[in-house]
Amino acid sequence: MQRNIVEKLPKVELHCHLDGSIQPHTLKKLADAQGIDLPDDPKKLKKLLTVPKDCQSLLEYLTKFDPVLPLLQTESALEIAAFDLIEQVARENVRYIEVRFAPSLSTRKGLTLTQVVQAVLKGLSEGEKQFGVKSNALLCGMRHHTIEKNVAVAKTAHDFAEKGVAGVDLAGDEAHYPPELFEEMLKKASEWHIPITLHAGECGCAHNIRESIRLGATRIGHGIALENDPELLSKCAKEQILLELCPTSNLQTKAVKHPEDYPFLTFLKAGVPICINTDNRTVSGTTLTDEYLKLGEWYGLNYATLEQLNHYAVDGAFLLEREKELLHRELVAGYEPFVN
Ligand SMILES: O=c1[nH]cnc2c1ncn2[C@@H]1O[C@H](CO)[C@@H](O)[C@H]1O
Ligand SMILES: [Zn+2]
Repeated sequence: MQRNIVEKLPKVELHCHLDGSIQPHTLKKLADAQGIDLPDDPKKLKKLLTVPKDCQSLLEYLTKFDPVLPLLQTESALEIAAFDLIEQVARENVRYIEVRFAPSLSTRKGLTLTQVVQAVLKGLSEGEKQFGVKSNALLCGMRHHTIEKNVAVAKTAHDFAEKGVAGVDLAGDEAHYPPELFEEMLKKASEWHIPITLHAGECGCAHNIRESIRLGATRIGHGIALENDPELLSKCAKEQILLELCPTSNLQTKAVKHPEDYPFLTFLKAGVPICINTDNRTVSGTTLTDEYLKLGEWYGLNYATLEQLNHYAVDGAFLLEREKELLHRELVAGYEPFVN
């Protein structure tokens, strides 16, 4: 596969964190405007914001959000951040993206959850106007937050249903906060008919994937540990539970040790729908094009398989059927010259 072709192909991305995906120079501007210190030197800035090659764990990975969150405490900063992400993904012809973030991490200076969400949606919609990239937001509860806080996030998703928020998620430290702890929040989300995707199986535990599905998730973020549980693997194939894979991030957090151990082909052969994502463009130092090319290199992936993965993404997207139909058609037209 060739970079210039891969870059231009239409793409769908379902697992991308806003706070982990803002361009360093945009973060620097936000910092300057707010009188917050960030390095001037682009190399030093990148080092601060991107995980090192020898990152050992998810918890180490998550420390890279520490310098970002203080910058995302005003409506204008959130709007700029959301617009910045759409500007980036437009460059690689992402046609639809679900942008996730934790609104409760942007309330340090007094913004309400509603204000946070409104500001992000404004940036997304400006991005759509300018670059023609359709998007929806997903609201993340944080695993280390109280149940009340996370229920409030689900309630906010409910308030913004069909107004730009398409679903909820749980992010953060999976190993210490398994899905069972969030039963109350997820029950509420289900009662309110909010689509659910959950980070699970990023820390070696297939049980968390099983529990996440039991609690209402129709998609799983990462899901790497599914490879250790053949019975659950068949269940996911049968129920078409979409796995949102993020190869670079999975190697960085040590969810997978080596590219040759990546369960990509295992999932594909088992008939489990999978799609490819960046997770965090800045923290992981990647783009969707980079992720596709890596898979091409590791597994000899071709354009036809890329198209298939994008159709899977559309099938699992939190969209209306007629919106999905349009995206499927765009994919067929875009890949047509490169398949067969
Ligand atoms: O791969 C991941 N696994 C778990 N949590 C994550 C991952 N990437 C980002 N976040 C967490 O999600 C929050 C909201 O976007 C981020 O602040 C980060 O703490
Ligand atoms: Zn994630």
